[in-house]
Amino acid sequence: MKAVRIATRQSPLALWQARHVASLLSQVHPGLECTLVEMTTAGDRFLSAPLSTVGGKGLFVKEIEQSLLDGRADLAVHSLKDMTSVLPAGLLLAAVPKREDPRDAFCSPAGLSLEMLPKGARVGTSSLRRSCILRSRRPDLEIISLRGNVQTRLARTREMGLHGAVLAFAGLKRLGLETEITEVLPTSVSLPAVGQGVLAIQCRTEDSGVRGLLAALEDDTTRIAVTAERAFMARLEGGCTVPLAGHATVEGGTVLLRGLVGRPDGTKVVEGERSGPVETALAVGEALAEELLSRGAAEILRDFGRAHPVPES
Ligand SMILES: NCc1[nH]cc(CCC(=O)O)c1CC(=O)O
Repeated sequence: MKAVRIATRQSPLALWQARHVASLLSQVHPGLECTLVEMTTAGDRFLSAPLSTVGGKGLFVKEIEQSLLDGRADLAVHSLKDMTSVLPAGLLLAAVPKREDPRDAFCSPAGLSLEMLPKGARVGTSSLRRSCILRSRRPDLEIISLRGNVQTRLARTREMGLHGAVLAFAGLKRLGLETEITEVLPTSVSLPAVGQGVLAIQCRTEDSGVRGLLAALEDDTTRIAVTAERAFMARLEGGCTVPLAGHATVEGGTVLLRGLVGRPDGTKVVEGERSGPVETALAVGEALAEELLSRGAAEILRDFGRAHPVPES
C-alpha cells in the first residue's frame, strides 16, 4: 500500500491524535502517504446543542465508523474511552499504541488542589464517573456541568469562576496544556475511565493491507490492559449511563484490574480489584464485573442504568 486515508473528528484533540498516528505510520513505513478525512459527528453537534435525550458512548464514533464501512476512509483514530464495548460488524480494533498517562487532572485557575477546596466549592465536569468520585470523597462539592472540547472546558471554568475542573491528563498533555494542571490525581483518588489515555486505531476486518500496516503500532502491554478493562465494561454495559471506572496495569506477566461502579451522586460506590496471568485478561475483567454486580452494582444499574443518557467523558 502506498497511501491511507485516516478518518478523524475535527476537534483539536482528535486532529492531534490522527496526525500523531499518521506520523507514527510514516516513521515505520517510510514513503507511505497519509491523508486525513475530517468529519463532524453527532457528538460534536450535540456539544453545542442543548442537552437532549440523544446520548451515550458511540456518539463520537458512529459516523466515523460508517466512513470506514462505506470505503471513504481506510482507518480511523479514536479515543478508546469514547468507544462502546461492541464494535460494528466488519470493523476491528486493529491496533492500540502505547498508552499515554491514564490519570485525571485537576485544573484550578486559582491554583487549588482538591484537598484545598473550600466547603461547597464548584467543580466542573460532565462525566458521571468524575462527579460520582468527587462527590463520594467530598459530598459538599457542587458539580457544574461542563461540556465541549478541552479548550472550551478550560475557558468555561475561568468564565464561570469555578474553583476547578477535572479533565484527562492525556488530552491536556497532547494539546500542550499541562501548565493548566494544578494536581494530577492518583488512580487511587480518581480511578480512570476504561480506555483513558489509549488511542484506538480501527479498520475494516477484511482489509489485510491496512491491518498489516497497523500491526507495527500495536503495544502488547496496552492491549492486555484494555482487554481486561473493556471486558469489565462489557459485562456492566452502560458505561455511559452509570458512573463506571476501570483501570488495569500490567507487571511481570500479571494484569491487575481495579474497577468501580457508583451512584451518580456518589452516595454509593462499589469497588474492587482482581488480578491474573496476562493471558487471562478477559476473564479477569469479567470476574471483577460479576463480583461488583453481586456486591451492589446490580442494584445501581437497575436504578440508574439508561435513565441518564449523558455521554461519558
Ligand atoms: N470524552 C472526551 C475525551 N475522550 C478522550 C479524552 C482524553 C484523551 C484520552 O483519554 O485518551 C477526552 C477529554 C477528557 O476526558 O478530558
